[in-house]
Amino acid sequence: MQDADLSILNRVYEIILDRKQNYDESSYVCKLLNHRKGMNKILEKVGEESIETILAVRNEDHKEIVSESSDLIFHLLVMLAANNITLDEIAAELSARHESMKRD
Ligand SMILES: N=c1c2ncn([C@@H]3O[C@H](COP(=O)(O)OP(=O)(O)OP(=O)(O)O)[C@@H](O)[C@H]3O)c2ncn1[C@@H]1O[C@H](COP(=O)(O)O)[C@@H](O)[C@H]1O
Repeated sequence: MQDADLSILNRVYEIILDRKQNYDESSYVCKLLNHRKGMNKILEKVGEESIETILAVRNEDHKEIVSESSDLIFHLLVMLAANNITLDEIAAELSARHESMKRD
């Protein structure tokens, strides 16, 4: 496996944006973005993956926590892209909070 770092978040987000523009029948992201339930389907998945993450933590199952957290973050990326919210906006918000809350 190639070295993994957080730039994967940007790479996956870019693919999701591409899926918004170019429909592909075999794409899971396209299925979510074009689901008959609309945004509700994406929100359902975010809720479901949140609960599965909580259960994995409750069960103290390290592997499951990593897996379910990844599902949750992926579906959050889909939710953000579907609402035209960029990762730069999230980074700016976290950065501003960090600046205003730091103590040293
Ligand atoms: N990271 C992911 C990723 N993580 C999870 N999943 C899919 O998320 C789905 C939901 O997981 P579940 O366990 O809830 O499966 P399910 O019971 O079939 O869910 P339902 O949709 O039926 O509710 C599964 O089908 C997984 O394959 C993902 N699908 C795509 N990606 C990324 O998105 C990119 C684009 O994907 P495609 O649009 O499919 O090409 C990929 O290259 C990946 O980088």
